[in-house]
Amino acid sequence: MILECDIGNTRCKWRVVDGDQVVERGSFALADGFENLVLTSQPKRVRVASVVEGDNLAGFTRFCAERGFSPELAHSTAESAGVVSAYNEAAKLGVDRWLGAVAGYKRIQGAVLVIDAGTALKADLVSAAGQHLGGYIAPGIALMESSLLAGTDKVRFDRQDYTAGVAFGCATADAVNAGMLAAQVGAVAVAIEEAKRRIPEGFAILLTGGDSVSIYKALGEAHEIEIVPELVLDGLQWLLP
Ligand SMILES: Nc1ncnc2c1ncn2[C@@H]1O[C@H](COP(=O)(O)OP(=O)(O)OP(=O)(O)O)[C@@H](O)[C@H]1O
Ligand SMILES: CC(C)(CO)[C@@H](O)C(=O)NCCC(=O)O
Ligand SMILES: [K+]
Repeated sequence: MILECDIGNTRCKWRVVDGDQVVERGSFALADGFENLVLTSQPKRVRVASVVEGDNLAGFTRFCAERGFSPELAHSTAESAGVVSAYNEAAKLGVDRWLGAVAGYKRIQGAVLVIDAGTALKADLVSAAGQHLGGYIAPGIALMESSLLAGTDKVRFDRQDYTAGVAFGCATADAVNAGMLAAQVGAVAVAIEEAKRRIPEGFAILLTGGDSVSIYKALGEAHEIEIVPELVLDGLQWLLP
């Protein structure tokens, strides 16, 4: 059994796999600490994707030390499992993006646009031949929210579950929530247009990350999109076989 962790900038998503079976899974806010990762199974290996480092990984390091785990950390490389990085400095590409691109390409076995809507909104395009063609990094909903709060005096609001979608708001909270969602959906729509320009023959679109459902609903039915909640975790098997 293998414990797999996807440590993002705000949340940790984890699961324990036994072959292709998922034995258990969970997620928690990093701020709440790794004591929230309660295992009932007894994995022998630990595979990790982390976009945080240093002090922010101290809780994870302690978690592993207490259980005698020697975690294996995934890294972005120039080539993995048939996918070639677009970055000249391949190690600088966020490992979550690289795992998503590799897992997406393996899943589709063809051209794929991977959208990861987390703390940051990411897009990455891979051609049918496995060439990564680059992508986008933009603030996600949570970062838009904190920047609006930090940069204004009077934009005060409670975050909502986006049930109102992108309809114009008639009060601050409604206007902000719709506006933040519109910014995400707009970036995704432009990513799809840019991907069409690069790969006119077509490509699959995969959506992952904590805000994928809100974005999926607001995008409407113009695009055929598959939500794959654990795409980053799925990539670990290819980078750390
Ligand atoms: N149970 C939850 N608690 C908090 N946020 C949630 C929850 N479920 C979904 N979300 C949404 O998920 C977003 C975080 O997504 P995700 O976990 O993919 O981010 P992350 O991996 O920390 O970020 P990144 O990969 O960009 O560093 C939050 O902005 C929030 O809107
Ligand atoms: C963009 C984030 C923060 C999203 O998690 C991560 O992929 C990252 O730290 N990337 C490094 C910069 C880059 O990908 O070019
Ligand atoms: K992530």
